[in-house]
Amino acid sequence: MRQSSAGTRGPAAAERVARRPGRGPVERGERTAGAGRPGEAEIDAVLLVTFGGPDEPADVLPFLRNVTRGRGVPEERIAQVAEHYHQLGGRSPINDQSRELLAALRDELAPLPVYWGNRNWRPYLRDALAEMRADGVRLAACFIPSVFSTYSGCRQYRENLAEALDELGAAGEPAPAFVKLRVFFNHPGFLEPMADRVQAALETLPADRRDGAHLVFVAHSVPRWQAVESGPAGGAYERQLLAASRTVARLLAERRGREQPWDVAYCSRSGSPRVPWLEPDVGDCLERLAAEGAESVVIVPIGFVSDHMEVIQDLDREALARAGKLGLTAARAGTVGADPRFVQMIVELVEERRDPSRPRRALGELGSFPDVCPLDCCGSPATEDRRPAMAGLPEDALGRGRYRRGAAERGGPATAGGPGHSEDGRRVWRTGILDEELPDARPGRPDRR
Ligand SMILES: CC1=C(CCC(=O)O)c2cc3nc(cc4[nH]c(cc5[nH]c(cc1n2)c(C)c5CCC(=O)O)c(CCC(=O)O)c4C)C(CCC(=O)O)=C3C
Ligand SMILES: [Fe+2]
Repeated sequence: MRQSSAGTRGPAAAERVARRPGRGPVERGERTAGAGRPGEAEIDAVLLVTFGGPDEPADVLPFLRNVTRGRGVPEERIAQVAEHYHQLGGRSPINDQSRELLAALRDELAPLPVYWGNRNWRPYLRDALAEMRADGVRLAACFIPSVFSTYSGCRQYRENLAEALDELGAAGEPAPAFVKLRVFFNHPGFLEPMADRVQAALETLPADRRDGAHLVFVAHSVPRWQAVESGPAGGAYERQLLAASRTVARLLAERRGREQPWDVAYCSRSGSPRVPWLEPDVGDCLERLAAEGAESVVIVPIGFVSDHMEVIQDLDREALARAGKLGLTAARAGTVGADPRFVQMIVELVEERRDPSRPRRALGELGSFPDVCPLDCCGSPATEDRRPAMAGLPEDALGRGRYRRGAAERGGPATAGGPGHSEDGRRVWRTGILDEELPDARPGRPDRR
């Protein structure tokens, strides 16, 4: 079944765009190759770029082949993950969740058309691009719902866009240009709804288990090299995760009038066991907390925006079960999904690109992320040669040159990261590139301070 990704029904997108004030009609074929790139004020479409998932049992294996092609994921892991999808009836919830976000975005952004394409399943990015080209889109703003900067969450999607354009074939047709909206890990439109969800999860715990409950912020694990190379200067993945977690903990403390102790952990490790990935795994983190005397935890999937398969499998099925076995009272906080504040955030990210005088909201210490990824941003040390990537600098689209790999050189010892203690006894998060102080507040447990 062909799934249409065009905007609201009725007049063609080009006509709708033409009705907007200050814009001339956009006609198919108007722009020839090499014509001037439109400025960001002329963004005339939004493209929602998502991961994708199987819709029915027959999709599961071909989908997994798409995801893992060239990525060195062992066959046993693929079989195991296939089983996870089959336990959900062979259908991932992710496409429906993307459709819900898409519908909300179309409501808010109209008359700007919103298209949708997946990296790994139908509707594919190339289908969306074909439609955009037919509609005469000139400059699309891409929203990628990955919370943090890293190869898997940023450059890989940008490479997929380049591949999709390539598959379409130039054939003399003008193709749209792309910009990527900035990462939103510290935007209030993401963090405020997250804080609400943590509070709601906390309130499901028995009253006497709330004040001491430990928050465990969870993001997708990635190979250590990805974390080292992430962002413009390296180390962005963990730095952003820590900053976002700290801000949610602070927002929650403002609401409740007291601080919760918190930690960060990772889920969904795959790949060869010989390759170091970010640690600790959420299960190991729960074990440590139980051993340290914690009684209750709230698991916060801060690295995900919807309750998709990995959240259900790794957090609801595995982590909550592990917590139960360890005698911990546990709840899992929800994801932002299509929360109106999150949808409004996306609208705001589009507006700030069309009008640079608009405020760029961000909470916490890191500030708003640059609009355009520098050449070595979220590099892929799996290959030293740059692959073509769209929605970045024009040089990136050419795919020429090699990564500097500067961050890898600064990477320090190849330890897996994790909480530890500095020489003066502070609790710190160590990864070889980060040495961040962690909060040690354990309300009601002065013995542990
Ligand atoms: C950072 C990150 C995000 C968050 C950012 C973002 O959202 O983009 C994310 C999201 C997701 N990952 C997903 C699914 C999978 N990820 C896999 C494999 C991998 N993910 C990785 C990283 C990430 N993944 C990595 C480093 C691998 C190893 C292979 C490789 O280097 O590429 C595999 C293969 C089997 C396995 O290895 O587990 C599957 C099936 C789904 C869809 C869930 C559904 O269907 O509901 C979603 C949203
Ligand atoms: Fe993944």
